[in-house]
Amino acid sequence: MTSTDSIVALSSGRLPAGIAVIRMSGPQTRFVVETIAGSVKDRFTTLRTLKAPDGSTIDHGLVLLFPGPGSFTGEDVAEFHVHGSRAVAAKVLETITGFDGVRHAEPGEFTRRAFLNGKLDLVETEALADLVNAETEAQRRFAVRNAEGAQSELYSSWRRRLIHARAMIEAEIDFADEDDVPGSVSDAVWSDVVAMIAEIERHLEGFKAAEIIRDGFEVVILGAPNAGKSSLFNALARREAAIVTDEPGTTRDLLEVVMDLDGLKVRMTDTAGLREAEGKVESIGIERARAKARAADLVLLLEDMIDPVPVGDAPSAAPRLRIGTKSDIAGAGAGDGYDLVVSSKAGTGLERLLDEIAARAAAVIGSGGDVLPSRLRHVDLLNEAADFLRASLSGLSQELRAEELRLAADRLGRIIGAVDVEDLLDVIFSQFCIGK
Ligand SMILES: Nc1nc2c(ncn2[C@@H]2O[C@H](COP(=O)(O)OP(=O)(O)OP(=O)(O)O)[C@@H](O)[C@H]2O)c(=O)[nH]1
Ligand SMILES: [K+]
Ligand SMILES: [Mg+2]
Repeated sequence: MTSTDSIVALSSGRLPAGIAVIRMSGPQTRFVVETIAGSVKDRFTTLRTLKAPDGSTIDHGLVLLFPGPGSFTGEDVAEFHVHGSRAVAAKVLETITGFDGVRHAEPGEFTRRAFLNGKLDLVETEALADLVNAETEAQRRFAVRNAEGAQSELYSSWRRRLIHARAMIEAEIDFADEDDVPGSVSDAVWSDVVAMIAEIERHLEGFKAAEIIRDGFEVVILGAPNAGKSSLFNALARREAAIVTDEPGTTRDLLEVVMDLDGLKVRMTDTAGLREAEGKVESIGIERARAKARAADLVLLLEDMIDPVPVGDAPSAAPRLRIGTKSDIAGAGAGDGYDLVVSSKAGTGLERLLDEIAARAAAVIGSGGDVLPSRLRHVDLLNEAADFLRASLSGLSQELRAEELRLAADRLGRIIGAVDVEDLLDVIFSQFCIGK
């Protein structure tokens, strides 16, 4: 695909900054570079005076020209590294868009051109969006592997196996009358399909881990009124995020903080104390606490060791830690039967608790060595592929069974964008900011 128009955008972050990077792609790129910066050696950094077409100086900066197809988009690409003020960036953009056939880029348009020119497949494109948006070390590690193609390679290899399998079955159909095609060929094909179904099922189990890496490990603090939930929440968040008073029923609504624990995103929620509430507001708050706990990855069940109040049936099947609170005023021996004891007031036990949360989150996401499905889109298509594979095992004729293999391979192709995905592109590229 060759575009007839060229695009330009500020590709670096918010201004003012030390340096602004303005990127351009498309057929007018070389002409624009030569007009405003003079000729430069391809792929080398050159310090130049940038001049507007009327001869006035815009700025001094570094200029880089990557001729297509060996560039990010596959087209001629240039970068201008200029002083990072709003005025300089605006003047460079205004000058470049002043050329015929050059316009501002849409969000994600550089990456979209890279995809359309075959520089990236769809899964790699999604991984690049994840990499650009990564906030934690675990998100970065996960995204960078997929951007390098680990996930794409898995789906491509399954697809290649299916294309091969189908070719074998079709050959058998064509030569069915001849004696020299051994029946064991199709036996081998069908046992490979059985193996592949198991591989896909195992891979699908990893989606939960991918979701936790992306959205965070959900920790919900539960307990009776005045158990010390908000005090612990504030101590762990290291700020006064929640109101603390000695009145039971102080917290009514859910309050969330997002933390980075050892490179993992963790969402911690403070909740209303569980009891038979009298007021309307409090009982809604308690219902929200129960609902939140049902979706938790870990529940911290708090109990005041001075005045333990059982909270009745646990509203969640999630793993839990029983935590005794107010250890600064509880007597010796009060901590028996708890997983951990803490004092939010004295700050004791907090480090151990954070370590325990981080260890549990790390255990759920695994070693990081596995390739995981990173989007619900992948999960849906993998489930469809697995369904076709299961159907292929019980098809009525070899022809119908081969057709199921074709449909399964098609679904894998849709994940990586190897077959018709026009309808998906707007969704996927809208995840990017302008300039990427
Ligand atoms: N001595 C001592 N007091 C504490 C500690 N943690 C909390 N408290 C006190 O216990 C009372 C209740 O604390 P909160 O943090 O509001 O308890 P809560 O569980 O959020 O209460 P509700 O939101 O009403 O359900 C307050 O008076 C706190 O100061 C602690 O570690 N040591
Ligand atoms: K309280
Ligand atoms: Mg509270």
